[in-house]
Amino acid sequence: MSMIEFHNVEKYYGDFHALHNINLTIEAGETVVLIGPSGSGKSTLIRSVNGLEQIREGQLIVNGQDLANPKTDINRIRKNVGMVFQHFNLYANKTILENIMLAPRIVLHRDEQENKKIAMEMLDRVGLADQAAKMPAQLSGGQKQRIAIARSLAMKPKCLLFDEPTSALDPEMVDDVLNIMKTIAEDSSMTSLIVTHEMGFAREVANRVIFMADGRILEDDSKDKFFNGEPSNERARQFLSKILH
Ligand SMILES: Nc1ncnc2c1ncn2[C@@H]1O[C@H](COP(=O)(O)OP(=O)(O)OP(=O)(O)O)[C@@H](O)[C@H]1O
Repeated sequence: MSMIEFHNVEKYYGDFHALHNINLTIEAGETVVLIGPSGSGKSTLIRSVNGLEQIREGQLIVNGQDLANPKTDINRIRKNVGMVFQHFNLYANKTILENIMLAPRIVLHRDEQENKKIAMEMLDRVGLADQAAKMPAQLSGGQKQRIAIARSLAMKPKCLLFDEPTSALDPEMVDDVLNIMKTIAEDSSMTSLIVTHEMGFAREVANRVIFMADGRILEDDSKDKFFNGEPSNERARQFLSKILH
């Protein structure tokens, strides 16, 4: 079973046609980077995968369930599909450890001792185990984003969605977050779908690169074909020549 399948998906915001006939299959373990100009529909596409945007035309099958079907239980999907946003949304009045333990406790009813153990493992994985007792306000933006990643990982998802996770960070914080994302991408049991403007990262880490413009997928290539070969689509070639200079 594929992790994510879009079949002829259309998305409208009122009269505005945001996604046009999206067909896309992502297998478990893949790391797929989504790029394209501003307003091309990247966020809309990625947010639809965990039901933050509703799809009512076509089929969108995530972890075996069709999100275009209103009867599908979105909470079951979200247990397996985590999301990391541009803004980290940590609870300001809870410690870092509590922030990470909250969702597994409430959603998964994970045993408290086990929950703490896993939370500490995830904090260790993002290099911030020594910050467990601190409050979010005591951390830098880059550290907060690493905590947000640890929080998503603590749910032990099959798939992680990243929507421009580094674009709100000070430049000197970006690499730390990208390095964590790289270790996640290397984990073959995890599927990652990443919207980013960090082309160096895409070039190094992606299995596949998808280029979107005007709500359409115009190119879906292996990383090597996209960056080293010639994308077949003219707009993708233009985009590439702009960003690589
Ligand atoms: N809630 C909404 N209501 C109406 N239009 C929307 C809504 N969200 C997005 N759009 C429009 O849909 C189009 C695609 O937006 P989206 O945020 O998916 O693009 P994007 O490729 O992620 O852009 P960026 O790189 O700037 O984040 C844009 O024209 C945007 O204005």
